[in-house]
Amino acid sequence: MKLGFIGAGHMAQALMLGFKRQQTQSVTITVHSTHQTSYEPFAATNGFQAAASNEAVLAQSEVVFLAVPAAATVALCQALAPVLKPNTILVSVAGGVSLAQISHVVPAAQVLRVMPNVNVAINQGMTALAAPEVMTPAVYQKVVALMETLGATVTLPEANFPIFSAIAGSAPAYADLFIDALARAGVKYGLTKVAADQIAAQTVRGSAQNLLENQLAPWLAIDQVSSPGGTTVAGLLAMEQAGLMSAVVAGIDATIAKEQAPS
Ligand SMILES: NC(=O)C1=CN([C@@H]2O[C@H](COP(=O)(O)OP(=O)(O)OC[C@H]3O[C@@H](n4cnc5c(N)ncnc54)[C@H](OP(=O)(O)O)[C@@H]3O)[C@@H](O)[C@H]2O)C=CC1
Ligand SMILES: O=C(O)[C@@H]1CCC=N1
Repeated sequence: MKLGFIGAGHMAQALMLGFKRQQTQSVTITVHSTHQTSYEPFAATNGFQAAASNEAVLAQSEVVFLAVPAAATVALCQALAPVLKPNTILVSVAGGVSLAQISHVVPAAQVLRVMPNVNVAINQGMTALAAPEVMTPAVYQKVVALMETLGATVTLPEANFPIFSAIAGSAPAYADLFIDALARAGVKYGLTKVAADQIAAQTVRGSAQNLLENQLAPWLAIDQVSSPGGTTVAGLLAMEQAGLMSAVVAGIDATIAKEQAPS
């Protein structure tokens, strides 16, 4: 499948690297962004095609990912409208930009909205998809199958995108913050940062895999670690006293509020 990317920033690069890494579908990739220095070396290093313009990406692709800043997405679609082919599928990754806002400026286009996270780069992503009711199931399934090559997917109503964006789109940063906090505690007690980062990351990876493989609720797994009268429950209670769960929920509240009222 011929994939195009408009934008070559963090999200676009994660998607492109994920598509290169997966081995389920045969894809070619064409990319363009504002600055040649952003997209050309990246394309050359990875065997992708660098296009001279956004319009050239459109001309060469069946599925085009719009991976520019959210605030620039509608203006980009407006600029592309005159050169859009009716069979091109546009896939917007922009947080907080609705299908209605995009369809308003490209009414004839086939547009989907997806919310991936950066873990798509290693085919361990979590991606939500939404499509307008008018989209044919065949077109929708084509994009679902494409995104499934990059990890897990879920179809959600657009109304749920802000919460999904917070607990999946942004959450790699929040999970990394927790890993960093564990590692810094390790450094406090004398481990090197390199060793502590590795130990904390592997521990969190194992915990996530345990929940997923055994379909365990986190609280059940917590109970399995907490020996009666032991060290873990002492740590858990101290974390709760310091407000860990409330702090996480406050962070998610702020994430959603920012998406719904961008400055
Ligand atoms: N980062 C993430 O984890 C996630 C991001 N998203 C969404 O992805 C989108 C991009 O975010 P992110 O990658 O973090 O941002 P970046 O700032 O890293 O990347 C933005 C990219 O857009 C390019 N760009 C800006 N305007 C244009 C234009 N008019 N035409 C072509 N290219 C343009 C920039 O070009 P250049 O580099 O040449 O300056 C840059 O490559 C946002 O809409 C965001 O909501 C969604 C889910 C997760
Ligand atoms: O920080 C952001 O706005 C984007 C959306 C989800 C993850 N990154």
